Order: sequence, then structure tokens, then C-alpha cells
Amino acid sequence: MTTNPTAAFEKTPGWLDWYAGPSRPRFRPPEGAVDAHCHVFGPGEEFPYAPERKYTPCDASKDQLFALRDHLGFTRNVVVQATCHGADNSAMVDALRASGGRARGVATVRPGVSAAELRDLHEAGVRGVRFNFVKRLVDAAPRQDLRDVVERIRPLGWHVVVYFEAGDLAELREFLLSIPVPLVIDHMGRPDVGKDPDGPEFEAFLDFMRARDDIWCKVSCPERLSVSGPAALDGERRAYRDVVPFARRVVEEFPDRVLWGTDWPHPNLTDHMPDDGLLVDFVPHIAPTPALQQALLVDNPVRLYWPDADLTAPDRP
Ligand SMILES: O=C(O)/C=C(\CC(=O)C(=O)O)C(=O)O
Repeated sequence: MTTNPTAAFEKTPGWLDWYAGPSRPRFRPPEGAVDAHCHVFGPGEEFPYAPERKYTPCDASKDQLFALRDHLGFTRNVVVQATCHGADNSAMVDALRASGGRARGVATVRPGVSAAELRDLHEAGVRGVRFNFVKRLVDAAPRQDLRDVVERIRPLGWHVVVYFEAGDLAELREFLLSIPVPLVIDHMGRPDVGKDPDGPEFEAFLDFMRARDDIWCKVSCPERLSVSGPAALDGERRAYRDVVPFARRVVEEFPDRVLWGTDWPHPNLTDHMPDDGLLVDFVPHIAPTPALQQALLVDNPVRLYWPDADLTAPDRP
């Protein structure tokens, strides 16, 4: 795999490009595994980055994503719209359409989005919208706008993917619990893993998950959360040890509501760029049994994103 230059756009200074030589994981994902959190970026010349973006990434195309999927031993992707593309979902939708049914998507839409636009997105494979509350990534959206979006997506059976940081949960909690469709929380609500996994902050997150049985959690992004490492580099297979107790708590308490994803191409990392093969080797540390791995990587994401597909058919997507 090679990294394309971002010809028409200048990358954010200090940008770390995704790692183009990932190792082959030692951990073999179960048959039909889903990378349930990844992105496509551009290519900027074909799918320009949004004027309101807070960062300009390195291009990361659908073909590069699909090559990584195959290399890591995964079968499917959930492609999540990232803020650098704003509410222009065309790069993501292009990836879904090219995937032969092996990718579903999570879009960003504006209030007032029409039923016809949503139907087109659904037909392409979109099954949710993302609400991003991370202040360095987006300007805050009025709650009423978000409620408007929820009312429009509700008839389609979609869910809302929510990205926030641990410190903002108390303020968001009641609003999120009032959203009348399933919620999927990115990266465990970004805990401060320097704190106690059994302490009040992470307990508040688990308590939020207990409040409804349709709140899902991505036990993803150890490379973003870890303070102590060691990083998934240079053959390190016991990477990100400080994140493990947090993710295990979630996996063990909510085995049927957890998802996992690479977060390729890992936007906005400033410290290091992980080897995605070694990142896959993180999975058995957080989901130690075959039954937990099957739920995390196959059964749960299929239930959420491919509920009607016959994945046993010979040409299954
Ligand atoms: O890839 C992620 O999930 C995390 C991101 C980027 C992002 O979410 C976005 O741009 O929409 C981050 O923390 O910078």
C-alpha cells in the first residue's frame, strides 16, 4: 500500500500519515469480522475537504481501506463520516457503493435534510448519523437541530453515533438519554485512562450505558486513549496496557453491545501512528474468549448494520 499525497490540499502541520506497511496480525479475527469504525479521506482532488473543517488530513482512499480490510483478515467495514468532510458524505457513500455490500456507513446530515436525501443514503448503505461533541473537531450544534435530525432518521430505523469526551458526559447525559433511537458511543466516551477504571468517572460512563439497553459502545482507539503505552509499534503485542482494564469492563458487562474498529487512518494522532496489524492483536486482550471475540467482531456489528442480510449466501457481502 502507498500513501497518496494530498495534492489539492495542504495537510495540517505535523500531520502523521497512516502507516503503509502494517504487519499481519497474529490474532486471526473470526470469519466475517467487521471493522466497525474507520474512515475514508478524499482523495481531496476527487472529494474535496469541507471548508469548515478543523484539520486537513492525508488522503486515505476506499481502495486503501479495502486493501487494509483484506490484509487484516476482516470482511466488512463501517465507514464513519469524519468532520474533515463536514456534511458532504460523498466520499463515504462512494466507498459504500464500491464495496459490494461489504461496507455500511454513518453519515453527518444537516437539520432539514430531506426524506429523499435520507432514502438515497439508506440505499447506499448508511444506517446511522454521527453527532460529534468534541470541541476541537466541531462547533457546537444547537440541540434542537439534533432533535430535528433524529425525527427525520427515526422512520428509517437508524441509530445515532455519538462522540464526546469523558468530561462532557455529565452535561450531555440527559440529552443523550432523551434521544429515541439507539445510541453508539465512540471510543468508550474517551475516558481518562490515567484514572482508576473502577473510579467514579468511568463508573459514570458505565452507569450511562446501564440506563438503556440500546446503548452500544465501541471499545476502540486505545492508541488515542493510552497514556503509558507501549505503542503498537516494532512488534509490540501487549500494546496500550493502560486501556485494557477500561475496555474489558465494558466488554464483560455488555458483551452484546460492544463493537470494535481500527479507526484507520487514525486522524489527529500527534504522538505516533500505530501498526494496524498490531492494533488487531490488542483485541484478545480486551475480549479474551472466542465467544466474546465472536460477539465483538461479528455478531454485534452484523446485528446493528446488516440485520436483514443473508450472510450465509454463497456470494454473501
Ligand atoms: O477518528 C475518530 O474517531 C476520531 C477523531 C476524528 C473524528 O472523529 C472526526 O474528524 O470526525 C479524533 O478524535 O480526532
